[in-house]
Amino acid sequence: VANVNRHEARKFPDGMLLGAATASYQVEGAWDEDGKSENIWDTLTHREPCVIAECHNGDVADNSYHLYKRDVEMMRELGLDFYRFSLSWSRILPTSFPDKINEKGVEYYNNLIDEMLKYNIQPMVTLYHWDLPQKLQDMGGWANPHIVDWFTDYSRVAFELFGDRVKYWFTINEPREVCYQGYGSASMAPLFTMSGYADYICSKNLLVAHAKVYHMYNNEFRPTQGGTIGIVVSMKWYEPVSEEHAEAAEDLTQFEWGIYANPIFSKTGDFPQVMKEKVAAKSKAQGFPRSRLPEFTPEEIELVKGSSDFLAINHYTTNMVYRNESVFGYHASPSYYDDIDVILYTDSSWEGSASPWLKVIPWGFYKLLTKIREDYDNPTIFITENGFSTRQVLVDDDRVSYYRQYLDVMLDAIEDGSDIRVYTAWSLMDNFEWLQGYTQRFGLYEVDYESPDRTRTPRKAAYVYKEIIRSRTLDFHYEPDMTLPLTI
Ligand SMILES: O=S(=O)(O)CCCN1CCN(CCO[C@@H]2O[C@H](CO)[C@@H](O)[C@H](O)[C@H]2O)CC1
Repeated sequence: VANVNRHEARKFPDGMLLGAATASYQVEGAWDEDGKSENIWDTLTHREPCVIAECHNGDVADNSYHLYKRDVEMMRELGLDFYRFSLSWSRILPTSFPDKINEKGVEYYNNLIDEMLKYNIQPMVTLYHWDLPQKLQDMGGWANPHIVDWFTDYSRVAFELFGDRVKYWFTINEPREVCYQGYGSASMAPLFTMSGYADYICSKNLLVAHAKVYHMYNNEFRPTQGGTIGIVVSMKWYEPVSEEHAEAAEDLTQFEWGIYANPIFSKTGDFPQVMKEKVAAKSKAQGFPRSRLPEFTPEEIELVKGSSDFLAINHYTTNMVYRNESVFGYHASPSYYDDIDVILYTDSSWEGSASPWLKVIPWGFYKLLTKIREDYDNPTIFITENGFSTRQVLVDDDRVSYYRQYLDVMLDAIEDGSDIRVYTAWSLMDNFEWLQGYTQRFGLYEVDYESPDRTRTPRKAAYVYKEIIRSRTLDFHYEPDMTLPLTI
């Protein structure tokens, strides 16, 4: 496990790709320029501006729509192998449907991709990173089964437009955040509180939509474009407070990310058995005529099973867990957490960050990677997000320490046999951190939101990550000279 006083430097495996990530609504700005139509974050931040910290919004954000050349210059300063970014559905398809393609919006992504390829930086593209066209949400969004066709039609346009140059595709970023936080716990747009049914309906529709796109790519585009495609699942590690609560931790794990990993990566497919049993039992006891968790048809189970070339994981942190059946009413009923009968928390002694949910627990990352290797027969893994939040600061020793500790245990897992091919730092630069606005900074580069130029300035972590990429070595004692500019 991470040894912050480690003396010898550690080598990364040959061929491992090291990069950084952002997402469209969080960095692009130009929310209504050149024909882009509204998405659910435009709507939320304009209708309820101060539901976001300090009433921030993504109208301008990092202005990457206009500053993409500076963004690519930063990728070159870091020496990135790749850059992971997402497409704005409503920028490319202003009606939400492929009847009208917005050429100016397409031009932005072509310019970004071409500028990256000029310097041999691989584009890794997420089709959906939470910015659903508002019109589709008005028709029910991810709770409407027609989303399967809507997402498939949009994805086909993206493959046609960019698939000649983009060889790494992610269908959907973090199904849990889309479904549970968006439709259940009101902590993401569209901010619904229908936990225990809308989040479950969203989960089923999202998995079928993802699988349809996977098979479309596999059948219609991979033969000529030769790329790879998969899903991005956010995964925390859940540590039982004691051995007697191990089952509680396993239940929570299955509800939190087994719900998405099991249908795709397990031999049986389908939702995890424990989820099906617990939700059905609770639904019956509550007087529902059928389980609140929708069922896959046998055909859907087969469609979703195996529908990913790799398992892309976003990991940040760990929670402690214990069983709580005794505490009646702790959770609203019916609800997702009431279905699981657990309580989770973070230990107050744990080192924190600028985000209340993000504690520094590298051993949790190691345990997660080990469980994935054992439970899913050692799948190919891409780490598509890992990072740390601070306030506005340039000498970010805590972020440097986080990265070194998490990379250290990732190398331990690789030495134990995990097949991890890609590592991605979240984020290239500070950006719109959803309901927290710009108050929580995840960037290797700081962004100055007071400046109309949205000046980007490298933090200490940028210097350290650059050296890791240059040397392909993890050296806990490297100290950069920040008086020197970070040059290409
Ligand atoms: O404290 S609370 O629990 O009341 C609010 C929780 C807010 N969640 C925490 C988990 N995060 C998952 C990772 O979310 C990912 O990581 C990044 C950092 O969050 C985001 O910027 C990326 O867009 C997202 O892919 C999404 C936001």
